[in-house]
Amino acid sequence: MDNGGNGRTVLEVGADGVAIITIVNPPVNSLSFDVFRSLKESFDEADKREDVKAIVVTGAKGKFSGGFDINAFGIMQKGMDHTNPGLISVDLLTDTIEAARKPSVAAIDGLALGGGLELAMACNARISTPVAQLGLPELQLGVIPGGGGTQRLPRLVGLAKALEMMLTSKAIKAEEAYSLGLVDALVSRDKLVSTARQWALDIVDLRRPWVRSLYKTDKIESLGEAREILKFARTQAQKRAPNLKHPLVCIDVIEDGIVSGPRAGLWKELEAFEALVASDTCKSLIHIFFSQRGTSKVPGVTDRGLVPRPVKKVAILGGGLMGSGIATALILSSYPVILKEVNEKFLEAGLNRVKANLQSRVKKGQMTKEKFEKTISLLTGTLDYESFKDVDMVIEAVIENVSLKQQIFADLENPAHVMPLLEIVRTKKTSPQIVVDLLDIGRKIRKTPVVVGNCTGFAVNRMFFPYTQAAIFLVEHGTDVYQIDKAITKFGMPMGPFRLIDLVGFGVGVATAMQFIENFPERTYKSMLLPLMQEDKRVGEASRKGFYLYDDRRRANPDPELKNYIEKSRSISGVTVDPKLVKLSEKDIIEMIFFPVVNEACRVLDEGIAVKSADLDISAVMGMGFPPYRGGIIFWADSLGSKYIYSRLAEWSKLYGEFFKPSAYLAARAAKGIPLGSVEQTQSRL
Ligand SMILES: C[C@H](O)CC(=O)SCCNC(=O)CCNC(=O)[C@H](O)C(C)(C)COP(=O)(O)OP(=O)(O)OC[C@H]1O[C@@H](n2cnc3c(N)ncnc32)[C@H](O)[C@@H]1OP(=O)(O)O
Repeated sequence: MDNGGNGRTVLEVGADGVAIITIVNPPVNSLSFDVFRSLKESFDEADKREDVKAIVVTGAKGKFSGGFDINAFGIMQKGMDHTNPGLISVDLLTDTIEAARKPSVAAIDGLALGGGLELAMACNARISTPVAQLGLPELQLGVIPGGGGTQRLPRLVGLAKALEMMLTSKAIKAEEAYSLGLVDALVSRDKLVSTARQWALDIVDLRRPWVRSLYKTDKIESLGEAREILKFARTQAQKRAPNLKHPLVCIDVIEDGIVSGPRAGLWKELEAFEALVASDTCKSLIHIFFSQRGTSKVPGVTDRGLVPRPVKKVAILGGGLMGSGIATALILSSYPVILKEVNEKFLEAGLNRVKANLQSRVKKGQMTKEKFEKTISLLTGTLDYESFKDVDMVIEAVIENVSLKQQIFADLENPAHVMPLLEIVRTKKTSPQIVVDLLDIGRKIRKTPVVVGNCTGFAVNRMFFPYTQAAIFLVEHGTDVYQIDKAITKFGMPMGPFRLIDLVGFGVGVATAMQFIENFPERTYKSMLLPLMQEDKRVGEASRKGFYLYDDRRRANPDPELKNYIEKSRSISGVTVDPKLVKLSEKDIIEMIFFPVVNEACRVLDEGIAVKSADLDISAVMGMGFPPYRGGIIFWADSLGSKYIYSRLAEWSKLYGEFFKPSAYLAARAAKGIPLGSVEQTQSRL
């Protein structure tokens, strides 16, 4: 679908006078420019034909539509297709479909997302199967709905719910859609099209109302009330994502429609949509969308036609934090799991951990009691290997270095079942079949799997290590801890490096540092800051003291005593304050912290640890919390240019040493002036 083309609609007219228009564009019936053209032709034909009284729109193979073809964004950005989107929103959806002389009904199964739901809302009624998902997730792609969604959804479900759906990008189930009035009837899959046909004929015969959603007014609040709701939404949007403009644009466009009328709102929406498609945020988020799906495409592995072997039962050795987290993730995805421990005490503790993980979901209202019972019944404990006979996979999660791991796990509040990323580490000896099997399991337990090679820290921690190192380097040379955290948070990270060290605990920080010092001594910045603080039992949030002081509600407050540790650490390292680094701009802080990360990511690519740069973008977003709207670490670096990054690192390495030394990969790319993520791909050496 690279050209954004393909796809069509099929028109069939039944003896009852109902024309069925089916969208055919596998796998999700996305709305490419070709589909829109064909939809227009089908509607025009149905409108003209005397034997057609009413129209039903549906999607092939159990999916209504996954929305506008996301490939077409790239085409619009490059100006390769000159189809005016206004022709789609106004001419097609509004003036052809909604205003037609013959009524239309959407028959929805599977999903109606983005442009798919917008098309359904332009029809005069919607019939759905109970399992279908309906939503307007455009904001997660950096745009706003561009097919009338900002105008029709509030008019169908009320402003507050419409705002929630758009601003969170979350789809709702058809059952909720029905209770909101977005869907007019729920029927089983086998009755879907027949019910929609009858509904359409009932509209013709005036037995059902002929609703044009764009002009509905009963669900829209009064202007005063609407303004209050919009004001609250603006504050929330700004709080949630201060760097993003498009959620605010979405709210403005909705307001325009309420104040100046829906038709004016439609044109505003279009204008804003076209501007946002060209934005860096949209380009970055679309890169993330495709990169995330691309992680499970591994050259030489997933292109061999291998089929994942079925895994019906899994055994886990070790019920510690990692083992129990993995067990939780697996039973949550309906895999029966056997948890093995070495004695009764550890086994009980392991089983209880899994229970507690699930119970916390019940407490938060994310899981019913019945579901809890059903899920926990998939878990059994054992002390021997007897029951391993019929398992298809064994996962080893045994604690080797007990004291170290206990320390790490005591500090680390990141259990496996909540982490979204799964690194699949392969060696030369790992068969492609195993990788295919694991990719399948990863997908089934709803993780994003990334296939990487074996090295210290694998991909995520290896890339991430210089992040905290650079931060500690800056602090020892005079930059303020809290200024660094502020700049990095403003950049879009969920927290700054020092707040993060506090969260994961100094035990993890120091243990990881030792690994890196051992493996990459030439480029590890050595500092006594963490060990000194550790000596005084300041080990992060768990001890209520680290780089911050924590109150009863776990709020972090700056600590005036911190400077004593920094000074002591400086004197041990023989480092003096550098006046240039005391007053760094936010831009400089960001670059001095992230360019070493980019540099390490280049090494990871060069060594073939990751097979493509997009995998590192996803690893950074899902493993490090790098802001997705910046497209991931390499995508962001390329927006600044390899030459620029090289020149800055080269300058700092002259002043401050090897830690900043540009890698060979970066140097080569900068010399040729080519992007770090360009297709001139490093061959995996595995
Ligand atoms: C004008 C309008 O207002 C603008 C819009 O409509 S913007 C588009 C709004 N729609 C969306 O954001 C939906 C995006 N898609 C999704 O959320 C999910 O893909 C989905 C829920 C539809 C399906 O999820 P799932 O079953 O897990 O399959 P998933 O792997 O994600 O997708 C299957 C394939 O369809 C592709 N795909 C999914 N939605 C697509 C879309 N809207 N356009 C183009 N391709 C799409 C994926 O890239 C993937 O391709 P691949 O097999 O080559 O990797």
